[in-house]
Amino acid sequence: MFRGPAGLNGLNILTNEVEARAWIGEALAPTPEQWGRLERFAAMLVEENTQQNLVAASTIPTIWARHIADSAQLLAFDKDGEGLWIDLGSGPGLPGVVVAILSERPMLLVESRRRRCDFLRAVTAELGLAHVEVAEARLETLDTRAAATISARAFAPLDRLLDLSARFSTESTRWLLPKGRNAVKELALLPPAWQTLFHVEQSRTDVDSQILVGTGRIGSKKRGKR
Ligand SMILES: C[S@@+](CC[C@H](N)C(=O)[O-])C[C@H]1O[C@@H](n2cnc3c(N)ncnc32)[C@H](O)[C@@H]1O
Repeated sequence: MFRGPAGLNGLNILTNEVEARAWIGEALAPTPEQWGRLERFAAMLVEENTQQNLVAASTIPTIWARHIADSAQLLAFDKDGEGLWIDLGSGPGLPGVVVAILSERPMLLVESRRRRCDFLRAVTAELGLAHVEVAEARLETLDTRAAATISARAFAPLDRLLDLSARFSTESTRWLLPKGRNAVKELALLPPAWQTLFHVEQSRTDVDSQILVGTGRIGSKKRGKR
């Protein structure tokens, strides 16, 4: 069914809205209620994007491929996960809100900008996502909590992202970090003890993009220890 170009490991890339929706249906089998919430979230995002700059306007015509499926694909790397999922720099809820629609995982959306948090609160209220908490704060000021999963899309360079979020990680934390074209380069710049936690997965939505998937605790960089 999916005829897009082949990426890493021969994985076919989703190239249009029809394929993006079909892949979500096939891989994640949303219930009718979840489909409805995805549709409503997409509509709210399009509407709010006329009020504040949430996603590039050029990506709106392909919102299902570029944002909804791009976010949803992270769940496929954490199928059996449970416990707190923290989404760093969530912006309009990408990937956090999409994941929260498709799973029961308790979700903490960390976002420092008030208007974006207003949107996140409006979305979670409208969609009835009681398992989602919005933290309107800079990550640096947030109380430490153990995260079962940490995601971050377009949040910060990898080294800084890990520095800022290390204290939320445990030996079993799952890291899901879409990193675009620079995934391999950014990984190579990490201290060796951190590099070993990660491997590279092909993004379903962009032949040139990759996702860093990892498991484990990020320890002190200075001591070079895990
Ligand atoms: C480029 S946007 C990406 C948003 C979303 N993850 C996406 O992929 O569309 C980065 C977001 O991180 C937020 N942010 C940046 N630094 C932050 C920090 N230290 N703590 C919390 N949020 C932060 C910004 O306000 C912004 O909404």
